[in-house]
Amino acid sequence: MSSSTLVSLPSMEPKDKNTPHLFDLNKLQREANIPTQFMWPKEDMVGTDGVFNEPLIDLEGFIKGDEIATGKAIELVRTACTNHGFFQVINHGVDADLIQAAYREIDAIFGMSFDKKLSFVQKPGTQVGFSSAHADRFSSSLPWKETVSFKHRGMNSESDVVDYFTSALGHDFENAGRVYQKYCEKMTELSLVIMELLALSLGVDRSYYRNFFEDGTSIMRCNYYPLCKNPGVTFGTGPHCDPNSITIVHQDQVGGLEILAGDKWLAVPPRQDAFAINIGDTFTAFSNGIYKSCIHRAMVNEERGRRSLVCFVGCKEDMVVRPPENLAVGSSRVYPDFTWSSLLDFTNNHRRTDVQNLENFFPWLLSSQSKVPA
Ligand SMILES: C=C1C[C@]23C[C@H]1CC[C@H]2[C@]1(C)CCC[C@@](C)(C(=O)O)[C@H]1[C@@H]3C(=O)O
Ligand SMILES: O=C(O)CCC(=O)C(=O)O
Ligand SMILES: [Fe+2]
Repeated sequence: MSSSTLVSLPSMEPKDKNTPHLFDLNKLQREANIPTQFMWPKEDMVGTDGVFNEPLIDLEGFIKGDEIATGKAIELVRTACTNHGFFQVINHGVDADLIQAAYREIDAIFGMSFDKKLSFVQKPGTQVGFSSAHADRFSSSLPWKETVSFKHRGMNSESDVVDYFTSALGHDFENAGRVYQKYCEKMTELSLVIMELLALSLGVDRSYYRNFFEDGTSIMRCNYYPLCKNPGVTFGTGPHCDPNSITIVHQDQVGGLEILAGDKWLAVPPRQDAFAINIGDTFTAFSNGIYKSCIHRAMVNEERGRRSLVCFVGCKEDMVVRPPENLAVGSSRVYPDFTWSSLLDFTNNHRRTDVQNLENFFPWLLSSQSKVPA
């Protein structure tokens, strides 16, 4: 990777409480020039080098227990995760109608008036609600996007998403809540399948990782990237690694997701039948550094708005993240023990997520632990 692909973002910037930063992107998208707060440093605006065209991983045979299909899936996953941390799955068991319903609800949500969106705005330090460009948290290099995020607490949560939608957005959005409840449940099921595949690909007991995720907490996010008249100066989401374990992304037909493979930025062509899977920082630690946390970004589009459905799969918040013994023989641990809740606290409250989360997190963790009285 050339040094220009690495972005060095400022840490959390305290906002000037008197300055309103309420960007209504639906209005701004009609203007010829975007506000300077959205402009990223020139050295970060590295162009696209090619197209991601690695084989899709067909999960059908693996789910059914077919040995040959399993062997093939394991090989593909191992190669992808050791090289760049990204792969795509098809025949994943998530109904196409459910995915389409989720997009219909995205349209309804982002089609609301700006005032209505602000009525359930994401509060600092929380991971739920509406955010416009995260402008309440950061003051420069803003992403050209609106997001709505909510939490889902794994297998045993009956109606957490429906409850969130009805309480935050009102009863008109009960159906949206039901659609996303189902969608999140499917994401949990799929994440458990992928955890088994990741375990087998690392030569680890099949259920080792799964156990951390059965009642883990995931953050589900609906992204809307309005069209942007200055696509060469900003990002929908700038280059970063996801801090959680794995991320399951569905992008609409517009396209814009790109991953860094070696030193090349590769565009991932949208496929309605596929989910894109990113390895995140926590899984890198779970694999003792063997699997790469995927560096990726989302581009904006000059002609069309873009939508994506992103499930940031997290393990149980207070379980200690530790690789299995056979991946860390003797004293060869690459990272110290930590919990997902401490990494979440770090990314939410101490340093903006970028491509170097773990490098920045561990010194912070160790210094904060040394401050705790014995
Ligand atoms: C814990 C999280 C922080 C972010 C949302 C989840 C997982 C990924 C993070 C993020 C998407 C990485 C890119 C930058 C970010 C600020 C964003 O553009 O949304 C990040 C999220 C966040 O801090 O809200
Ligand atoms: O919109 C996308 O395709 C990806 C967004 C992303 O990487 C993120 O929200 O973390
Ligand atoms: Fe991401």
